[in-house]
Amino acid sequence: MASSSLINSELARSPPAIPMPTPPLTNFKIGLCQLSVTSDKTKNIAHARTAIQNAAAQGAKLVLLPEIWNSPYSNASFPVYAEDIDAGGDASPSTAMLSELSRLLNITIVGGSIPERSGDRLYNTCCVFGTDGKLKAKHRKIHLFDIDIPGKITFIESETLTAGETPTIVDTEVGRIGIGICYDIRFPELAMIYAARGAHLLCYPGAFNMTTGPLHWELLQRARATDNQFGEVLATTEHEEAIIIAEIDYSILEQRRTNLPVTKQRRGDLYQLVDLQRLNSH
Ligand SMILES: NC(=O)CCC(=O)C(=O)O
Repeated sequence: MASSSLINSELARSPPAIPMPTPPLTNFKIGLCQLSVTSDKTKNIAHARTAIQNAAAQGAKLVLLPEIWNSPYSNASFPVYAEDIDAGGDASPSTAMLSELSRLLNITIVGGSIPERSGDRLYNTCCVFGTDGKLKAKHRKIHLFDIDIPGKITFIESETLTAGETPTIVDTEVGRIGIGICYDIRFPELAMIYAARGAHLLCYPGAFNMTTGPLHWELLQRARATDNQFGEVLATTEHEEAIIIAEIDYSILEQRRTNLPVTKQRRGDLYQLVDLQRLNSH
C-alpha cells in the first residue's frame, strides 16, 4: 500500500510531454553510412572520412556512422582502440575527424560509436557534432549487449564496457534528436521518453549480430517508429557497404499525428511512462 501510494504521487508529478521545437531545417537530406571495419584504426578513420564527404556531396545535412566504426567489435579490441574523447585532439583522432568534417562541410554528424576511455572505464559512445564542429552531445550505450545463446553466440559487452547512465537528447540544426546505440533499440521506454521530450528523430547507430539480428533489425526500427507514430521505411539497403540518402520532411509527422491522434487518446489515468531524469530535475 505504501509503495503503491508512493508510485501514484510520483506519477502525479510527472511532467507533461514537451512539444517539438521548430529547428532551422525541417526538410533536408539524411545520409546513413554503412561501413566495414578493419583492424587498422587509421584506415578506418580515413574510410569513414571519405564516406561522410561522399554523403555530404550528395546533399546530406545530417550524416550518420555505424556502431564501433573505428575498431573491430570485440572485447579484446575495445581497450586497445579506445580514445579519451574529453581530452580531444591527439587523444581522440576519430572524434577530431568528425569535428573537422562537420565544420568544413557545414553538416550535423551523429558519429556512430567508438570505444571511449574515461578514467579507468570504457564506454561504447556516440558523439554528435554540430555544424560549428563542436561536440553537442555524447551518448554512452545504456543497455550493454550481454547474451549467451548456447552453440550460437556469446557476447558479454560488460566484460570490458560500463553502461551509460543517461538518455541523450540533443537540439541540432536538423531537429531534436534522441540517441541510442544498437541494443538500446530493444527497450521501447527509451524511445517513448525521447518522443515525450519532443524529439523529431531517433538515431540508433548499430552493428547487429547475425544470430539475433536479421529477424529483428528492421522490425525493431519500425516498431520504435510506430510506437511514436511513423513507421514507413523511406530507404534501406542490404549487408554490403553503402551510403543511403533519403529525404526527411518533418511536416509528415504532424500530419500522421493528426490523422491518428493516439497521443491525445492515451489513458494517463490508467498507465504512464515515468521519465525519472526529468522528474528528478523538475
Ligand atoms: N551491438 C549490439 O548491441 C548488438 C545487438 C544485437 O545484435 C541484437 O540482436 O540486439
